[in-house]
Formats: sequence, C-alpha cells, structure tokens
Amino acid sequence: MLEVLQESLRKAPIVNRGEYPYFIHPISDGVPSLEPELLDEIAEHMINIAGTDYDRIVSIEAMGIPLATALSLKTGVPVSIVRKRQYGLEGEMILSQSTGYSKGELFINGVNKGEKVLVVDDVISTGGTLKALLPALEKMGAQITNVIVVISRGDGAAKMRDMGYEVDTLVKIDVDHDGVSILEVAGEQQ
Ligand SMILES: O=P(O)(O)OC[C@H]1O[C@H](OP(=O)(O)OP(=O)(O)O)[C@H](O)[C@@H]1O
Ligand code: HPA
Repeated sequence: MLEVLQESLRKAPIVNRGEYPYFIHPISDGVPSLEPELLDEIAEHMINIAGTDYDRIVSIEAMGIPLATALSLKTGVPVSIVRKRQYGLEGEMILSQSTGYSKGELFINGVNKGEKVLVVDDVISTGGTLKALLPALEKMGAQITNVIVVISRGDGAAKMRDMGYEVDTLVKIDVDHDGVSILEVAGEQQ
C-alpha cells in the first residue's frame, strides 16, 4: 500500500530548522519533483477513506494545494484554500497558527454555512495548524466530514483526537537527523 509514498519518504533528505529536523519531500515541499504518480496514489487513497459526498475540499497553502487540486479533479468538488494573506472579503475568518518552526495568521474565505467539508493537508506535526483551523471551520458553520493528512510525525494527530477530531493519516513517520523511518502505513497491519 502507498508504495510510491513510502519509497519517496525513505529517501527524503533532512535539514535542520533550528533544533527541528525537517524532512524535505515532494508532498510537503514540492521539491525536488512532485510526480503525478505520487499525487494519484495519494488522491485515490484519500477517496477510499472519504468517498466523494462533500460540498467542498478545504486545505491550507502552500502544500495542501496540490493535494486539494488532485482531489478536486478526480471528484469534481470545488476547493477553498486557507491562505496566509488577508483578503478582507465579507465573512473572512482570521486565525493564528503555529507549527514546530513557524508562527503566523491564516485567513479562511469561501467556506459557506452548512457545507459538508473535507479537510486535507500534507503534514501534521505539532497539530498547531489543525488545532486552529478545525474549530474555526465549525464556527463558520461547516460540517467537517473527514480530516485526512498524508504524513504524520510527532503527536499532533493524537492531540487532535484528544480534542475530539479524528484525523486520518496515510503514513506515520519518525524523523531524526539521520533520516525518515516509516512507523505505520494506512491499511497495513504493523
Ligand atoms: O502540525 P503542525 O505543527 O501545524 O505542522 C503541519 C503544518 O506545517 C506545514 O505548513 P507550513 O506552515 O510549513 O507551510 P507550507 O505548507 O507552505 O510548507 C504543513 O503544510 C502543515 O500545514
Ligand atoms: N517537513 C516538511 N513539512 C513539515 C515538517 C517537516 O519536517 N514538519 C511540519 N511540516
């Protein structure tokens, strides 16, 4: 399962962002090369998890964009991207986000009250991004049908579960300064 994703993670280079060992991967960084075969494998797996019964796909710039786009092309469901810049549109929701190595604001536009929403993203690490985003979507009146993140590292997914949000992840990895090791793969017995 998810062989292309697993193989690409095993060879992901590591750089240090302060003390944070950061893996560089096509899905999380768009470099060195984001291949359609990898996007297709992931989008198909996400559809296996979430089906297609939702009104909108929501993801976060920047690296949620390729995933949301691939899903949208396969499902015909529109996309709204949560941005890091303000637009000032009516109903815009502003929230603060922090990850293991950055802090900032996110701006939600285009999500309508009562819509069924699939949330997808490339990575969950501390959970800081989803911890801010999911309650904000609910406050806007969206009904979150599924939350799917491709790569899980750290305890972010567990923290979201403690908050009452089930986050499906495709692979769980461990990262240290020597590289990436795969701990769990969705749909495979460990
Ligand atoms: O679980 P967390 O600690 O919140 O980390 C996960 C977030 O980190 C990355 O976003 P980043 O802000 O690096 O933006 P990018 O997508 O542009 O790389 C990634 O795309 C997730 O949104
Ligand atoms: N690599 C890429 N994206 C990330 C990481 C990482 O180590 N942590 C959170 N988002």
